[in-house]
Amino acid sequence: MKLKTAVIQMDIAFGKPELNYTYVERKIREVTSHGNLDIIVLPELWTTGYDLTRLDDIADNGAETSKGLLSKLAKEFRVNIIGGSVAKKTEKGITNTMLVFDRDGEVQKEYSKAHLFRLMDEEKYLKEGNEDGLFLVDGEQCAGVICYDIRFPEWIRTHMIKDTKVLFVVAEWPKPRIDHWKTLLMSRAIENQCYVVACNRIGSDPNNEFGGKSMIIGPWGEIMAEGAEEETVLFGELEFEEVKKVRKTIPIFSDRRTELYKL
Ligand SMILES: O=C(O)CCC(=O)C(=O)O
Repeated sequence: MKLKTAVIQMDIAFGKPELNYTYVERKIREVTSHGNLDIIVLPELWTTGYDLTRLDDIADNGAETSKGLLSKLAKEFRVNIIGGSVAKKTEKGITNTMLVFDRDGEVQKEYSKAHLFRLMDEEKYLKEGNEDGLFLVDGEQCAGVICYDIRFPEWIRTHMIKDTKVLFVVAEWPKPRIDHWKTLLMSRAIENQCYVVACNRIGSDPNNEFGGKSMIIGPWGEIMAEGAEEETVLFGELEFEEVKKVRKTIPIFSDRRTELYKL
């Protein structure tokens, strides 16, 4: 089974959810018009950007508005949507939450960023998540994490030991550390022998410039598609059989010596 995937690398209007909703809807209509797509991926915090000090006003209550839009589009185009993440207002605080939809427009997963990024003050405004990012796409095991989460290989591995075939990463990764982004994504793909489908934003906000370079990486570590620093859509086909082949050639999962690993 091959899943045709589109990664929407976009700019985000700072603190202006309405503009971002309109843009994302237009973009999804545009990419789906190119032919049959199986998966669409959006970046981190695409409704608000990093306008953290105004989140009380602009975060999405229960993520309901974002869910309504993405569910409608997933159903209309019969496509799975890894809906980046949005600032979700809950009774306990605001979370940075990934929304995943299946082809019927049903929510398959809500994953809240587990590792908050202090360098960008996330811990002052957001509540961290405590649940895993595992979900199924068309019946296959996948996982999703958010930005800074990729610096924690043990967190990613926790997901990968479940025979997970694809790691989706959504991000607003700043340009000054874009080399780390690329190296970390490549490493996560090679060490876990999985596809890595990573969506970063471009553009800037009052505090940061973002680096783009969204990527689709194969389970052998090969770069299948890579964005530049401009608005673009990356396309790639994910083939689960490839993951099985690589894992058979170098069987790292069964060669692990967990009795030696003291974490
Ligand atoms: O780890 C990094 O360098 C970037 C992380 C980040 O920007 C984030 O998690 O929002």
